[in-house]
Amino acid sequence: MNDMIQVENLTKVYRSFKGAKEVKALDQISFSAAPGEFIGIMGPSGSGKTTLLNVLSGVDHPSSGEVAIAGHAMDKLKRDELALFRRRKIGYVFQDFNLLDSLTLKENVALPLILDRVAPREIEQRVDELMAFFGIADLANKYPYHVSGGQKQRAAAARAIVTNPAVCFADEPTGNLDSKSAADIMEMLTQMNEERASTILMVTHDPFAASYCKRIIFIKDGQINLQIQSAGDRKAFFDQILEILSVMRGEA
Ligand SMILES: Nc1ncnc2c1ncn2[C@@H]1O[C@H](COP(=O)(O)OP(=O)(O)OP(=O)(O)O)[C@@H](O)[C@H]1O
Repeated sequence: MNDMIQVENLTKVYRSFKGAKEVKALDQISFSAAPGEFIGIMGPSGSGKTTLLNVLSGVDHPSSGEVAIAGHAMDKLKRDELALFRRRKIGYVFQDFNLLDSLTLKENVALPLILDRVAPREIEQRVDELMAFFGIADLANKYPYHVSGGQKQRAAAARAIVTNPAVCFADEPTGNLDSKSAADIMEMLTQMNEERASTILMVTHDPFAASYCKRIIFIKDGQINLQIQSAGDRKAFFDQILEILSVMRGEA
């Protein structure tokens, strides 16, 4: 099968007002991801990770270069098509969960399907199945402020994949969690990747979270600095990530 994510010579320049200096946040980035990959994006603060995620998910436009998700060139989509594409083909897990407080966990998970006018019976079936998969079936009728951060993130992950998206982007998904909940959600993302063949691209500062990925792309100054692949031993991968981060910090 073709690549799920294809990125070619991606460049993003932020131009500030009134002639202030421009910032090249992404500088000729190229890489691809096969279906079912679990990729981590790491790099120092300001290296362009969030910009990359925003451009890949269609939140922002590149200055030049191309992005294709599931074979669809993002810059060829009209505004309405892009909105629909993002709703159906892209899932997003945020650091701060982004659940609606006025809706129950079940309603939050169902929301993308309700917006897409999917038949109620199908919504019920898909949401129940995913809530069971993420171990939050018994919290279906609770509101976000009544559950823990880890449980909120499970609901957010369920919502991200309820439309069966081509790619799930995660932006620091463990950033607001204690270490036990962080491990928990990384186990869930791994299960999502392995059992449901979800393609995941996750930005993280956290070497522990990153150690669950199968490949890590390190970015520095808007460019790909290095890529490493896990050999399957998470502890060994964690040590390798720590070593690279310490070398990168030394070079900075
Ligand atoms: N809207 C913007 N306008 C101007 N410059 C921006 C804008 N957004 C980001 N930048 C700049 O682009 C560069 C990359 O920023 P980005 O937020 O992508 O980095 P990051 O790796 O995600 O950082 P962090 O780890 O701190 O979140 C930085 O120099 C940043 O100051």
